[in-house]
Amino acid sequence: MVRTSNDGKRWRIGVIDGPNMSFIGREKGARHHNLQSWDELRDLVAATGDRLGVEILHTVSNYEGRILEWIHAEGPGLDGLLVNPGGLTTYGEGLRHALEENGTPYVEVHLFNPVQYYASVSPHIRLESRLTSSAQGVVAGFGEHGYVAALVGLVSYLDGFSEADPVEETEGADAAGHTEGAGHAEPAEGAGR
Ligand SMILES: O=C1C[C@@](O)(C(=O)O)C[C@@H](O)[C@@H]1O
Repeated sequence: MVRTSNDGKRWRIGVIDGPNMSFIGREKGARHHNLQSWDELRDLVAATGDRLGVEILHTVSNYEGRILEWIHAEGPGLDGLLVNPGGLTTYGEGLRHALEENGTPYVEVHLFNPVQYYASVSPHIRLESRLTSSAQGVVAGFGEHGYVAALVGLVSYLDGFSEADPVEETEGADAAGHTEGAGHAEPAEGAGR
């Protein structure tokens, strides 16, 4: 199956793996995945992209500046992103900034659950991810399977938008399709939307 955006092109999904992700499979200590190498992860993501019918552009780097330059160069041509910030998770303000300014929805992905991990290694300092506040969603704790889950979620999300029925304008309806007295409740004044 080939999934397409409204203009008939396949969704183009960027996948970014940040610092230390290239070392995967060689690290000591608790492992939250079954990968022998980053190449295995790249192949898994590529195979999932093929099955979903989307185009994948996957990059890995231990250098923050290189990742930012990749976003500046490739970001405008992408429909969505998966981002595992790796070692940039807790201080990657430049990464968050670049992703937010690029404006493409992204899913933050982690092999393990960083909230659980940070609570155990750093109980007195509240560590948290810089990316979560502007991510469309977060998948963490499922090892390499999280990349599969994130891709399925992101592509379904993009599909949902391209397949959304346009609101038909009927006589007496406003641009959003609402008719006066048709029962839709306006939020109370001052209520957030
Ligand atoms: O480098 C990593 C890997 C990680 O992003 C993960 O995939 O689980 C989680 C981060 O906290 C850590 O710094």
